[in-house]
Amino acid sequence: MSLVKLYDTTLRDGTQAEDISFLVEDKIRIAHKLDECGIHYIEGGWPGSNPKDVAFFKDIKKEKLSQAKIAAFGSTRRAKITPDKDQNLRTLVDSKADAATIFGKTWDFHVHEALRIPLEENLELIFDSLEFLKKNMPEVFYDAEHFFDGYKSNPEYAIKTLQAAQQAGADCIILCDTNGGSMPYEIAAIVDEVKKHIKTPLGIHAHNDGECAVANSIISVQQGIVHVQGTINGFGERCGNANLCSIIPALKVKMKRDCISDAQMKTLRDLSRYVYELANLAPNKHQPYVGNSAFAHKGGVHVSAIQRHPETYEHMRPELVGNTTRVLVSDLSGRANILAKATEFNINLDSKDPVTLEILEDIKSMENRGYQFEGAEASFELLMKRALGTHRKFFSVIGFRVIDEKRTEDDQPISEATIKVKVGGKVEHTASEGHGPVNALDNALRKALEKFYPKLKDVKLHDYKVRVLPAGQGTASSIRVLIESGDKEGRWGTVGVSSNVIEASYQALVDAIEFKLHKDEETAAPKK
Ligand SMILES: CC(=O)SCCNC(=O)CCNC(=O)[C@H](O)C(C)(C)COP(=O)(O)OP(=O)(O)OC[C@H]1O[C@@H](n2cnc3c(N)ncnc32)[C@H](O)[C@@H]1OP(=O)(O)O
Ligand SMILES: CC(=O)C(=O)O
Repeated sequence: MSLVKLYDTTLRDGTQAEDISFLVEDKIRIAHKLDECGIHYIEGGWPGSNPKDVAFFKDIKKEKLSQAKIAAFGSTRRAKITPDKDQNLRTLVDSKADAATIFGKTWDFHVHEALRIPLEENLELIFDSLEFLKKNMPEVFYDAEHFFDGYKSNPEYAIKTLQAAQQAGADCIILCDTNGGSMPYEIAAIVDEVKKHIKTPLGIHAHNDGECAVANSIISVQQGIVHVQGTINGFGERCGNANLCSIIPALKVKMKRDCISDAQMKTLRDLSRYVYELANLAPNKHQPYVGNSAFAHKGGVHVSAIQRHPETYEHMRPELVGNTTRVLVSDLSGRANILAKATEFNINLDSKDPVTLEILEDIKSMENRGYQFEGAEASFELLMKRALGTHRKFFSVIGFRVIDEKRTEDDQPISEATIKVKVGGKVEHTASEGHGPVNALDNALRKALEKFYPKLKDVKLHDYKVRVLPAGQGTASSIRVLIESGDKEGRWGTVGVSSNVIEASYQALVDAIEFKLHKDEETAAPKK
């Protein structure tokens, strides 16, 4: 079977998504990652659109890519002008990219309404724009915009537009589901029809408005398409483009089609997170294949079974895309979840040990009060240690006081916390200010303890989330605080629950510090 060529448009169509914009430097960094991952073509932008995209094509020339080709994007020429005079086509040639991709109109409705020219004239636009580019660029792709809607409206005309592109010598004709509303069964039938008229290699560019972009891309490959366009994480105009992070494993693992190497596919999760990071967006944890939850098991029945054989509840091995199996602990847990978690923390538990059942009951009762241990695995580890009697008390808090004061109507409020702690018989009393009462308490607690445990200076508070729990049995007007802390080696989550937000925050802060102290002690003296 022939190689399926992957064409990434994260840097062009991806940036047409609301909230997504990349600096030129970001685009260059992403291009390197895409190249390392084995993506064959990287569409860097539309040089006729803005100076940033022009700069990208200039700067990428100075970079050494191992295999990827760079494509510049644009449209067919404007009406009433020859291609050599068309500014947009000239900028494509000036970009000195390895390939040019232009979109043109397929749908008669668009020719009438958007271009406002006769149907015949649009065929000339397509033909002579591509003919001009073929003479001036190493490789030329034609994106048949709105192909599927155009075909549904006027199949004869839609095919004529593709024939114009074929005649002009396009190296690949890409059928676009621009409005993203086509269904897989329509795509399959229409691609079959196109193959009767067009011999040029075909590609697919699918949008996700009907949530079928990945399915539409996959079915196109099954129908003989050899070039797939998409973006990392499915970023793109409106609801996004076909997600390459899902298409690649589907092609390789499910369809046994060659596109990138096994080693390159193992970098997919990292690539996904890298692009989220540069887009300044939190990764979608529920994203298929590469998300944190993609192979996370919560139900007790699931956990018990995956430990006997992972395929019972996993559609493929997560390691193939650089992901891992995770076990979550919640009130849906059974003993298998607790045992799996214990193994993760190097704690020896026996399923028949009464301590296992005790931990399970504790968790269920705490969850009923509003605790949640997903995302608070450090608090969970401390809970296990307490049940096993291996928890060490590094300090105790004798008491604290938090004051919030607003002196005049125009002043910002001032928060101050005082705290008294006891460490090995010594009492330390400190005060600290902060941006808000929780920050003041965090500062005061750490200030008091750093004298005894200097490594606490490395701890940073990365995230703080407060959730007012829905009133209900056992949780009426409770507040749950989730804190993410970190040091140079890693990050950990802790949780606190109370009807008082300061108390809930205090519990999570104390757990965060205790976890750090336990972790450092265990690293200094690893278990034999
Ligand atoms: C399906 C897609 O995703 S295509 C990519 C869409 N992406 C973008 O539009 C982002 C980048 N775009 C831009 O920066 C600007 O739109 C530009 C610079 C390209 C053009 O800007 P402007 O000249 O101001 O035109 P505008 O944005 O209003 O677009 C409408 C014009 O494009 C023309 N046009 C639209 N599609 C095509 C086409 N396939 N071939 C030729 N001309 C086209 C229209 O006829 C209209 O021309 P007119 O104003 O002379 O009647
Ligand atoms: C070309 C393109 O981006 C589209 O048709 O959606």
